[in-house]
Amino acid sequence: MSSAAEEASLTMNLTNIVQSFRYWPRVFRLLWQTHKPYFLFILFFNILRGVSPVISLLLLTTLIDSIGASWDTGFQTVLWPFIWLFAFTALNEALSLIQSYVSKIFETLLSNRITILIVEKSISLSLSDFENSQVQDALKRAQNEAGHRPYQILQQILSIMSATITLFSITAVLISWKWWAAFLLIFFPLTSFYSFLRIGQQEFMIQWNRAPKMRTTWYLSVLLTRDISFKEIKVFQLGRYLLGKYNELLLQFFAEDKRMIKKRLGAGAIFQAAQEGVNASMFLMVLWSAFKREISIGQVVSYTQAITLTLVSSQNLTQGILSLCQHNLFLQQLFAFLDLQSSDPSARKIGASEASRAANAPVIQSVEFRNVSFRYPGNSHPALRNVSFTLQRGETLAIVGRNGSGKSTLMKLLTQLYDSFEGDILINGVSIRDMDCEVFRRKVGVVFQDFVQYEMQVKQNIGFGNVAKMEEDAELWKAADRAGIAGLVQSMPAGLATQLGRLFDEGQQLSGGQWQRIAIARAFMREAELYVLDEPSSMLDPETELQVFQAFRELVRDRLGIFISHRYSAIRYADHILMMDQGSVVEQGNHQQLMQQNGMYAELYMMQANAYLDADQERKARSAV
Ligand SMILES: Nc1ncnc2c1ncn2[C@@H]1O[C@H](COP(=O)(O)OP(=O)(O)OP(=O)(O)O)[C@@H](O)[C@H]1O
Repeated sequence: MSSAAEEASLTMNLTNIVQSFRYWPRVFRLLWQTHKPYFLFILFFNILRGVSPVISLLLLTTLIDSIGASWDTGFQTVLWPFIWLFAFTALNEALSLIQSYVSKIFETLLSNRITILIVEKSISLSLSDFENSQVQDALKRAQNEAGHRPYQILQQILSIMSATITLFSITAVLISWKWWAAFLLIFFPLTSFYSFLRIGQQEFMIQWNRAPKMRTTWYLSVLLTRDISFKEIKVFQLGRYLLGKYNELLLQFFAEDKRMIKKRLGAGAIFQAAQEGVNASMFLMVLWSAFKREISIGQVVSYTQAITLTLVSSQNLTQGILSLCQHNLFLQQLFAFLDLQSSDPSARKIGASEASRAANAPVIQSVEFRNVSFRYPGNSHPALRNVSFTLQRGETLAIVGRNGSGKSTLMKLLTQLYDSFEGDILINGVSIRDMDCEVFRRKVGVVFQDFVQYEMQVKQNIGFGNVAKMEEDAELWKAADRAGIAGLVQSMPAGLATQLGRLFDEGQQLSGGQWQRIAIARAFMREAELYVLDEPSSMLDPETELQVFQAFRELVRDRLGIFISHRYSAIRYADHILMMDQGSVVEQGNHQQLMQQNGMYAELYMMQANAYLDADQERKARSAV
């Protein structure tokens, strides 16, 4: 939807108000599914709460009128109405205590349920959805506001329900006195409807437009409070600058909120004053009727309370309907996010059961890229152009090229993080688009360039490569050994149970290279058929790098291995090398073939080799002096 069309759909005009009620069946399903007994309980007590004011009023009138009668019949005439009135009040109090307990619990359950729905939706999205700032705004809106709205809708409906019951029952008392007074008191608060509708609309639009800025404040606060950015912020002395930006946004939000609070208060004061005027005039009329002996003292109490109750209930009703309209708009944000169509290929499942899907998947024998081109959403230039190559089982492929030449993109397409490429990727000759994505992914072990440092135990950091075997220590040690970190883990205070990172208690912080080896162990934990490693040795010392590549070669002996690297010392041993430049494969072959071609590969290889040779000659010259 375009942003103008989206904004038009968010205006609180009559059509949109009516349309916004289309979500109600879903809201009620959500409430019902959260906890059926609590939901029914809350409904029942709100009906009771609606009729309780009129019962109290009737009991009070009986009590007051019984005072006169008691002068002839004795004090017991007053006693029973008195007992009934206070027993009913006590019952009411007790029920409202129970109700507030049930409501709180129900609200927590509902909020948990909505949070889980939002997170479930988030993990079902594709990477390109996730990288879309509009999707991120929609997520922020859903998280920010919409989470608690369904409960507020319930509250609002219940208070409308009880206000309506009160209004109708109390109006019956007033109609017996003056019907037109009842009519005036019911409809007077409605005069404020339009002004408050506009204010509600403005408040909503402020919140709606705020989502991108809210994400900026969230990001700034992460930068200012997390250890990943702390060192740079300290040394570049960025704290004040970032805090200033953060504060600027908070002040903007504050100014907007303050303006709206003032507006609401101003409109409220005008209508309140007018309402007090109506209230006072009605009171005066009741007193006048009493003065002319048209009504009893009990009726004076009854009518004056009925006037106040009618006005308050009618006002609650008006405000309740207004709030509902506003909640509906926010609710639209929740369902808009939950209804997002995910373009994630993992939704593509072939076969009936999980087991049959896995069993029917053949072992990966070959990977072929056939004229693959790809452009990131929103980018004008393609990241890959007509890439073609084939890799057979038992072979390793190294991808090399300058920064931004498309190496990581190629990996992301192979692991099905993006689906919208041209050409085809074939696994055993079958298009990847026709394959069961989840089953395929289970056959792949991967290390991303920006791998995750899980602030969890070593066991989880490695075991996430194969969750099914996370409890099998022997498997974890095997993976750690392959990645050359078994010795390091053994030396840790709690071995595999050692907490990593600094975020939680007793966390053990690792060096960049050690974290990278943990990520490699995670990939090696999986008995994959295809290993894909993106710059797995960028932070490793030469000795460890050699060890890791030896383990890698050993591991992929009868599987397929693809790795990206800028280290030509590692690349030269690959069976097949792709040289990439500006999204295209400009050279391919093995090391000898590419050196013979004397093209870009040979140039970059020699550049790196010469740097070492120069350093070596310098060292020799120095030692000769
Ligand atoms: N998520 C993304 N969204 C949009 N454009 C992207 C994204 N990731 C990469 N690009 C663009 O795609 C091109 C190729 O990037 P890619 O990460 O594949 O390069 P690379 O060869 O792996 O680089 P490096 O050696 O620096 O890791 C670059 O121009 C980059 O700006």
